[in-house]
Amino acid sequence: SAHRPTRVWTLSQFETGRAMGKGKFGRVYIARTKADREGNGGGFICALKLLYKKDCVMYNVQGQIRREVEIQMNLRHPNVLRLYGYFHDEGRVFLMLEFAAKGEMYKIMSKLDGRRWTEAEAGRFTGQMADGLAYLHSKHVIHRDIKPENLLVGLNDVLKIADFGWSVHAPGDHRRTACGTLDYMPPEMIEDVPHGHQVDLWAFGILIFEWLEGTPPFDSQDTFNANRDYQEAAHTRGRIRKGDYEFPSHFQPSAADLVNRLLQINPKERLPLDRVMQHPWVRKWDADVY
Ligand SMILES: COc1ccc(C(=O)Nc2ccccc2)cc1NC(=O)CCSCc1cnc2[nH]ccc2c1
Repeated sequence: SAHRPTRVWTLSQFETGRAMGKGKFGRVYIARTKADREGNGGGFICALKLLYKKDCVMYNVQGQIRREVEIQMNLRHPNVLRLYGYFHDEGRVFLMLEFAAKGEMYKIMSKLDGRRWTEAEAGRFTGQMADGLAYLHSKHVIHRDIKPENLLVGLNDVLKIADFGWSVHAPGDHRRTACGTLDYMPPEMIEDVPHGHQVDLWAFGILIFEWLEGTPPFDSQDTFNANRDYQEAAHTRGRIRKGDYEFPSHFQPSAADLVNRLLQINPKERLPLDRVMQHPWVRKWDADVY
């Protein structure tokens, strides 16, 4: 199909609002497009993410960024945060991102009783996560970093997979530090053997457990630095490798069944996403009667 020329944007075409907290996403501002001379195209709300070229040049990832951004601009799915476009001025790169009105999943969870969603809410998020993840995998994008911190919620409680497939992380993101959280790390990444899209299935199982329980099954120190924490992390790695976790008594058997089928040590035995969508515990919440 003829490549539709993407509109060239400049910062002057936006009214920028408040910075979106110091959020883990680096510098992100809520913004609205200004109408053009003919009075069209105004009022479109988006999130502008600001990246400094000097940071990127220092990490000499310029070409990689362009490739990643080109890929992301072609990803279109309701449960995947949109990247509408990008532009740059002499020192900065701006990404035009979809704005998720209800905000960051982990922040919303921190306000819930026990950080837990109800079964109905967790069940509906699970169906949406399976849809979005299946779409990303169909485009050969492996997320590699699924956790509540990387999910957003739009109007109408629509889940948005917000930060994905980044082999390169914005230097300003302070993420992927050597000592990131182990909670979502699958056995094969701990063993450091080659891994495929099934790493996302493992993390998906951890995510469902955390949505229902409020804490992940292999709850480790969030990040370890000191030697003491190192011992804790070693213990957590051991538990992950052995699949040593258990469900609290309140956990519904049907939900536990789904989590068990995703938290399989052998990546090949993890339930594929199309089977997740058909699982009784997920189908149960599909009907909009709740
Ligand atoms: C599609 O998504 C993305 C695509 C690319 C990148 C990115 O950083 N690429 C990169 C990094 C380094 C070098 C080159 C390129 C980031 C995101 N996504 C986010 O950063 C999370 C949402 S930020 C927006 C947003 C929206 N809606 C909200 N509601 C409340 C907060 C909030 C925050």
